[in-house]
Amino acid sequence: MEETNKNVLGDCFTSAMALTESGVPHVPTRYILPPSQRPVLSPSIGTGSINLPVIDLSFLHDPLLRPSVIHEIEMACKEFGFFQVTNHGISSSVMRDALDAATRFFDLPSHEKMLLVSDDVHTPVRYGTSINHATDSVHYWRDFIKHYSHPLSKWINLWPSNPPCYKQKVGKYSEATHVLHKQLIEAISESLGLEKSYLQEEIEEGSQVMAVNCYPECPQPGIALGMPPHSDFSSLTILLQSSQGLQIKDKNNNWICVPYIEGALIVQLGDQVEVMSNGIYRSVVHRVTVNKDVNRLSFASLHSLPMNKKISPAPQLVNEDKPAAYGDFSFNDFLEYISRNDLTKQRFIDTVKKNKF
Ligand SMILES: O=C(O)CCC(=O)C(=O)O
Ligand SMILES: [Fe+2]
Repeated sequence: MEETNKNVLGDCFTSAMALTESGVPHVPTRYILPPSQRPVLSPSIGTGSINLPVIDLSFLHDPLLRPSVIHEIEMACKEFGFFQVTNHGISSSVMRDALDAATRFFDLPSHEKMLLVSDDVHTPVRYGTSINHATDSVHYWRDFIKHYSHPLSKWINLWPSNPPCYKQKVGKYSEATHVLHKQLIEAISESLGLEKSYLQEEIEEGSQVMAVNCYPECPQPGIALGMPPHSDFSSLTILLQSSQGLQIKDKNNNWICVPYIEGALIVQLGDQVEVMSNGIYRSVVHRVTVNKDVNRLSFASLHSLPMNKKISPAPQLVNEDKPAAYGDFSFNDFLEYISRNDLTKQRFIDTVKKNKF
């Protein structure tokens, strides 16, 4: 065991899964967070008084009831930049199948997954961890596979061919989230007083990156995290989780645990919607805690405008009282930024605000 641990720990690429499998009793030093950044894991923290919004989307398709759903979405976006959705149109079997394919992928022997390893954020399919090897920053207890997912026919052949069901099962889920994203963006545009079709064309040609995350059991969950605080660069992120672990930051800077709701999906506002709304809505800062008992999986489907398309505040939301608060930036600008900087940035969007890109 000693020898195995040494090999795993000495490797320049650290897989959290390999560490868990090797049975390390303590997290290696580089995963230990400074005390001020450690999560409070007591189950009562953050779940007591705050009810996070859960929105039933079935009424979105009823012209009489749609306005009340749009209103719920507006309230949730203003208060949290976050909500969960039920009756979203993606069947539980499609979600279960995607999670099953991901489980099988992460269960593959390390050497097989390593064939897909890359630190280059431009690589269309890559396996890795959330660390930046170029810096001394803290490491996070997560392995992931990330791939471009839209248009599916362009990318699917590059996806993992093991397990053999991966392409079909994850492909189905990806397509379903693409459809759901379109409906959500329409509703969000409407909630801002914009045309339902605002950005629709760009979204149709936009990119979708699927981050499939695996947070293995961690021997010391109180001193490590699965992902550091950050907001997503996307327009929206649609998140499927296998169990609880996500926390979001509220307006008072408190961390709130997101409850696991069977069959529900999580919707998070990303930086692009913050820019488009000229700051009326804010992207949500979130992080991931780990635990001792279960291996947690999540699918974060990050939907964005086309790589080179600059996003800017909607002209209808800019006026003398509320001048444009952001410069224009594209997905490519974001990739450029994160390849040069530590990935533990909290909010890339603050850079866009300050530098106006
Ligand atoms: O695993 C989660 O719940 C969140 C993942 C996430 O934030 C991301 O992939 O950007
Ligand atoms: Fe995220």
